[in-house]
Amino acid sequence: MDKPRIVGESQALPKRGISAEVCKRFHYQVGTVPNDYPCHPDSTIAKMKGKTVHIENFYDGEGNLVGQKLRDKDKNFAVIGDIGDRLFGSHTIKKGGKVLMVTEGAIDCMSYAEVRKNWDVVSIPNGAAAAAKAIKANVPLLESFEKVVFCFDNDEAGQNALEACKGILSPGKMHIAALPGEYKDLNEALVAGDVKAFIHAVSNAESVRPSGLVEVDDIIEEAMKPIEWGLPWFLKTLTKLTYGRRYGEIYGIGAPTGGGKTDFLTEQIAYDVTELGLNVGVFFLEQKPTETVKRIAGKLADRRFHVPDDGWTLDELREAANRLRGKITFYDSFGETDWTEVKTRIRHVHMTKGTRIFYVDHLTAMADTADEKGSLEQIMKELAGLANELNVIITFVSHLTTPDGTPHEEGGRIAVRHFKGSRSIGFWSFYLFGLERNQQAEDEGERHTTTFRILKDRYTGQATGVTFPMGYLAATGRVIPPEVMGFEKPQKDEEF
Ligand SMILES: Nc1ncnc2c1ncn2[C@@H]1O[C@H](COP(=O)(O)OP(=O)(O)OP(=O)(O)O)[C@@H](O)[C@H]1O
Repeated sequence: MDKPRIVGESQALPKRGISAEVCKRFHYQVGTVPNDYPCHPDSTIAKMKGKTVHIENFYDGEGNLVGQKLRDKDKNFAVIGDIGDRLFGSHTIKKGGKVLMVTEGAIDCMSYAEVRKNWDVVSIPNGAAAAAKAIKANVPLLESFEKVVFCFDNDEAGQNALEACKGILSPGKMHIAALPGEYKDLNEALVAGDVKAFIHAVSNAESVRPSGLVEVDDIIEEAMKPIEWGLPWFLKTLTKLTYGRRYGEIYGIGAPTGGGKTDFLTEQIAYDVTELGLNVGVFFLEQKPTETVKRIAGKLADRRFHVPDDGWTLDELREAANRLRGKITFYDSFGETDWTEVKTRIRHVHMTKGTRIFYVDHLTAMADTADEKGSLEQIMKELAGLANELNVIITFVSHLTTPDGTPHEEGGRIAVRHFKGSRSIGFWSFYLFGLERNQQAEDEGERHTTTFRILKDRYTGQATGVTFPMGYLAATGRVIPPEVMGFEKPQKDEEF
């Protein structure tokens, strides 16, 4: 210590219920700061001159006094020498013991020692806010004990400090002793004479497990609840196969150009808004909102409002579009295809309108052409993270790479590996669907019939590989669902 130490004496602290014997063991003293103590006139210690102070003494590994912490009755604190992250009471313990108790302050530390005379106990030196720092600085000492029991204050600061200390010591080492709610700290329990509560808390201290781990006990009641079906798709067959759509998940659809991806989303949007009454966010990066709203309205009226001379009237369009009011938020991207911009807006629409269903068409447009694979990996990771964080459903469209063999535009079979950025799309998506159709077929029926292929089913796995037909009525621009086409049982293609 470069400054002269304050000389004090260990004496009983009757109001705190702590004996002179314990104070002596911990070198906790009461003394007076001399009037001629050399210090800066503005320092806290200068204000303590001539006053009685409580003194906590801190020692190095060799037992040399290296610092003192002073406290006056107005709760002013001053430090002499170097306390650093040394633990109060460390001179009373030896490495390698069985159980070490760690408290938030010197008084609680001595309160514990008062009840458990010869047990090992120390206190962090600088209060709750600096708890984790002190624990980190003393890892070798703490790790040498079989078990380290933390008993911090029953208040927000104490509980936050415990959280901050989790994960510093090796798994299973840290235990937390919880005092009954009526006591703020160990000393209150001691003063109340509640030794039972005290001992109970310490002997029932629970081992801390890293966050994210759960036991069957924690989840058994939740697991007993009946499984809820997710939100339906507009196709009953697809709902049956997938058990619906669940919040927090992302779904991908791949098809060649002109393959009907946008049309599929449009059918689903119309269904979400009118049948389910949900708000949706529509992020079509290559279609103007005025065009998209006409197409969605068309699904409500069985009209192709986007085709100029198709026999529809303005009143029909207005009537259908009116049904969409207040329910859809479009992103008019003006050619902007930056994922960060899209992400910010999805978050905004969710926060401001409570929207939980989003459609993004298409993912590939947001990829960086200089590093398509790398940027798609990042986008997919963030897309899945966003859906999980906001607990929303995001359905996106992806373009495909050119396959070997039959082109996709001519009905070539789609595989997960054909998705641009397939590795990350396959990894993060809960469902992946492929729309296969021979757009060049001579027969109109064939030209309009899509094979809907479930490429990935993460929920049960049982729908992976299932296909069903999906028709299209050119006169109305509407999808003909498989069940309407007389299709009953989904087929599983075993050959692929
Ligand atoms: N099964 C079908 N048969 C015939 N035409 C269809 C079928 N499905 C959609 N269409 C029509 O084909 C056109 C292209 O469809 P859509 O825009 O949905 O394709 P896409 O896969 O999104 O294409 P792109 O990748 O070029 O955006 C639309 O006018 C749509 O109405």
